[in-house]
Amino acid sequence: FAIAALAGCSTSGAEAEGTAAESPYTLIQPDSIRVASIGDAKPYTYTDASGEFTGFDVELFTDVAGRIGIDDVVFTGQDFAAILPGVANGQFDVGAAAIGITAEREQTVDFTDGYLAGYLTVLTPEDSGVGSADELDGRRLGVVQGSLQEAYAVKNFTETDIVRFPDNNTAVSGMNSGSIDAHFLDYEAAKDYMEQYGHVSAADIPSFDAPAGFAVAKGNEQLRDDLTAALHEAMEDGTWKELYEKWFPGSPMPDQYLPSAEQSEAA
Ligand SMILES: NC(=O)CC[C@H](NC[C@@]1(O)OC[C@@H](O)[C@@H](O)[C@@H]1O)C(=O)O
Repeated sequence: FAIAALAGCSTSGAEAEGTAAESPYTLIQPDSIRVASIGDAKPYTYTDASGEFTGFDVELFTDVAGRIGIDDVVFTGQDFAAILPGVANGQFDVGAAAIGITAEREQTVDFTDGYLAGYLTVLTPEDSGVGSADELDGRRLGVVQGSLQEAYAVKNFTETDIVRFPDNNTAVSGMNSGSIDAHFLDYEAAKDYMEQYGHVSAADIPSFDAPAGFAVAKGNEQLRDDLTAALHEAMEDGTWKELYEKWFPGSPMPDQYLPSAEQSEAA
């Protein structure tokens, strides 16, 4: 019986259609996109109570992937420092986690156009005595390994002990237990911890020259270009604005990602 069954088996039409040859993109699995992200950068990217990934970057990427015909998007949490290497070595198709586009990072991966420009924030307990970036001298400052905050702190806070963490949660729990005096992270994520613990901002440093982009492996130009085109569609039809207002209510809205009709002439 077994031999007859084997003889009868054949590749179903659907499987044949799903071969890599069909997809214009070099994906790990045709018709699905595997995304490396981080679980604790709320409201950019984070895992909610049911363990599902959600947030501004997650919903924007999922929308953009849908526009290029891929509805199966699988997010996996990584330490931030592992994201770009994971994309470069083909472990993931895309990196999405408020990742600022820099020339240095473009040596490792390619990026879509930017989709979010904002601030880097020094988060600190209200009674820490760190009232501004100048008062970081001699203090201990947390950064997420591999982040722009790490690079900025190394360059600018030369009298500060810089302590590297794999992610925001370990840094903030370190700060709450007094092992560091402040943590240096993205503005909207800082706001979330302020609401949770009553911490304050000692400094908000603009990072408009490194807007966040979606990272793809070098050589995957078609995927990168099509994601960029879909991103601009999402900006032009107001999807970007709707998601921004949903996830960053009350925050100043960068002008350059709005529908062109709504952009101020000055831009
Ligand atoms: N998820 C993270 O920890 C990312 C930290 C950090 N994000 C910086 C940034 O991309 O955040 C979103 C916007 O504010 C960008 O202007 C900013 O450069 C980085 O790219 O290194």
